[in-house]
Amino acid sequence: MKHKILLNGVGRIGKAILKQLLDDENFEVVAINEINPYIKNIVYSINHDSTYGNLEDKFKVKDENFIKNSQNKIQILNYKNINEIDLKDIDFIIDASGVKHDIKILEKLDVKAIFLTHANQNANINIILGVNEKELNTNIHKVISTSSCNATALLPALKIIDDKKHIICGDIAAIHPLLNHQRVLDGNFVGSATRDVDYNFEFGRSATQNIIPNNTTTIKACSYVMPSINHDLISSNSLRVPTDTVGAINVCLFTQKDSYKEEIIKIFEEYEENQNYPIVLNNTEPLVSSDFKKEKFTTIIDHRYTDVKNKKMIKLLVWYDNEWGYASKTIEILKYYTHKKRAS
Ligand SMILES: NC(=O)c1ccc[n+]([C@@H]2O[C@H](COP(=O)([O-])OP(=O)(O)OC[C@H]3O[C@@H](n4cnc5c(N)ncnc54)[C@H](O)[C@@H]3O)[C@@H](O)[C@H]2O)c1
Repeated sequence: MKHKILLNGVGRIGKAILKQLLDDENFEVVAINEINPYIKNIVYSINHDSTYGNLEDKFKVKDENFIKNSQNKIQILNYKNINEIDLKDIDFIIDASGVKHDIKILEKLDVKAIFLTHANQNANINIILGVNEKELNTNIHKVISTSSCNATALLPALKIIDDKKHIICGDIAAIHPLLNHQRVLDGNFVGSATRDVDYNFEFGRSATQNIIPNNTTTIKACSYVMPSINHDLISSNSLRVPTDTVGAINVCLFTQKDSYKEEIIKIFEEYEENQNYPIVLNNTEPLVSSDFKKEKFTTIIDHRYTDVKNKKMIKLLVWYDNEWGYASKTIEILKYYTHKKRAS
């Protein structure tokens, strides 16, 4: 029997998760809850995607509230609040709506676990593979955040360096593709529960015409997973750029111990050879952002730019697909949960 999943929100991340689970042996999305009330539009946006292309096995609307292709039948629900949904046949919820839920309400839902696709300090645990997955306790952790795309890409690299060299301080700049909450052309600022109003003014500016500087919650998200990596240690900003997917993070770290460029490259090469999950990928080819589209490795270290100055300053460039790659990590964490539950 496959584990049954309710997907809450089928936007950019929800669709990437859905598509990666369509032919999974152990998990099936049996229901989607969306505030979009137009089932035909939901089907259309699953079938056709400007970033990842058309779905081969297309869905059609079936029996009013269901969508169906040759292998999958999914119920479409239209509730504003997740706690109004009848969950009797659901094992897990993946929440990709971006809604800031009351965690106490989520804890009471009649499912085994709820996975949030955003960093959340109030979740029972925030998990990034390669950093803290061993801390997952399936007996006590029910509301599980799979952190943010940037933190998922960055923190494994920071941990690798910190374990060997001890980070004293540093700075990161996240070069991030545009997102659905931005404006196509200049308009009113876009509200956000996580950013001060002043910082949102820039998000009212045209996403296609600008490089938009902004605060980033990347380091805060890292601190929920690994408290020693925080804003006292590392400064940060983001630059939103007019590309569809694939981000890059420019990283500069000062360390207690001395390093050499070749040594840093070797540390990452050894990690890639010995890892349990697709996390670190080392690149030396002359690639550009779109070459990393659909890549499941989410900490891609571009050694064309790896460098060490005065033995104390390490520079890294990290690539990641913020949609497909991140979504694949949410699924890996869900799978890790079920393996751990079975073993306990
Ligand atoms: N896009 C990225 O690069 C990225 C990467 C990692 C994590 N995230 C996080 O994933 C979440 C979703 O981001 P996204 O980019 O997919 O956004 P999106 O706007 O593309 O999708 C959100 C979807 O949720 C639906 N929705 C909104 N409120 C809802 C509700 N109350 N109930 C059910 N559905 C609802 C919307 O209609 C929309 O289809 C956010 O928390 C975001 O921070 C996004």
